[in-house]
Amino acid sequence: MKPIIGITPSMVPGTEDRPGRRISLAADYVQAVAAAGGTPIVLAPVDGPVDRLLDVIDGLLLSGGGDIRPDRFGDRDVHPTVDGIDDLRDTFELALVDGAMRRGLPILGICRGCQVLNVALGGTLIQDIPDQHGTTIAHRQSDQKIPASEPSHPVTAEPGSLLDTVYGTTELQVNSFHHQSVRDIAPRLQVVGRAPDGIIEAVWCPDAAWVLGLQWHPELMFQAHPEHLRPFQALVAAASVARRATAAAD
Ligand SMILES: N[C@@H](CCC(=O)NCCCC(=O)O)C(=O)O
Repeated sequence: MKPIIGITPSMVPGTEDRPGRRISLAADYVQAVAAAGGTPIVLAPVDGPVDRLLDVIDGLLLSGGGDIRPDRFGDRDVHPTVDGIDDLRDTFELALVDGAMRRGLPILGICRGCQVLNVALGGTLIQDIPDQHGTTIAHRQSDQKIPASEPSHPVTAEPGSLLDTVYGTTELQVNSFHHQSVRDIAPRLQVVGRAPDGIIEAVWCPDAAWVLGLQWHPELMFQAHPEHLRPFQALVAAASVARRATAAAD
């Protein structure tokens, strides 16, 4: 039976004629999970307990999107470039990570999702890379009109790390659509990938079953560069183990 992978969507503002916020999720995430052998479902953000959602999934995929409210990671000041904050999504995803970690569910965090993972476990973020870190790397490749399926910079993986194991190499080429990144790594996480400018591009949790955060978007690359399906295949494989363990315990 294909493991069920819960995917968190974005919340986007309504329009003048339809003012209510909308749930939004790029189909690329769904296609990547399905291509990897999983059953994708979208987890509608709710302001309340997430236990019933965690009961029905075998793995969690935290998707990309807007910035996390800085006071979630202890920053009183909000950088002027911070954008796309949605308090419901922040609360929802932080609760999902807490519950999934308690249950030992596999987690893959992509871009914002990598940052949510770090904040949920007690880490902090660089609120604006160009202003607070400084770099010659285009971490927002859309500014350079580079197609989303194509890489814009390299990432070096820690040899022997989960990232190295997943991709089968320590030298990756990735795309990039972010202006924030992990600043102080959470106590339970370790850095397993960096860009040439030192920006943290991948994290993992060594004391969890399978938890990986990636700052790039493999769901946008795997059709053109098949190696980028591997994170989803590894998530689905880990979720299959989680499902069998749950079935055995029932
Ligand atoms: N807001 C954060 C994370 C950026 C991010 O997730 N980008 C993906 C945008 C496309 C999408 O909505 O999936 C940052 O800017 O660092």
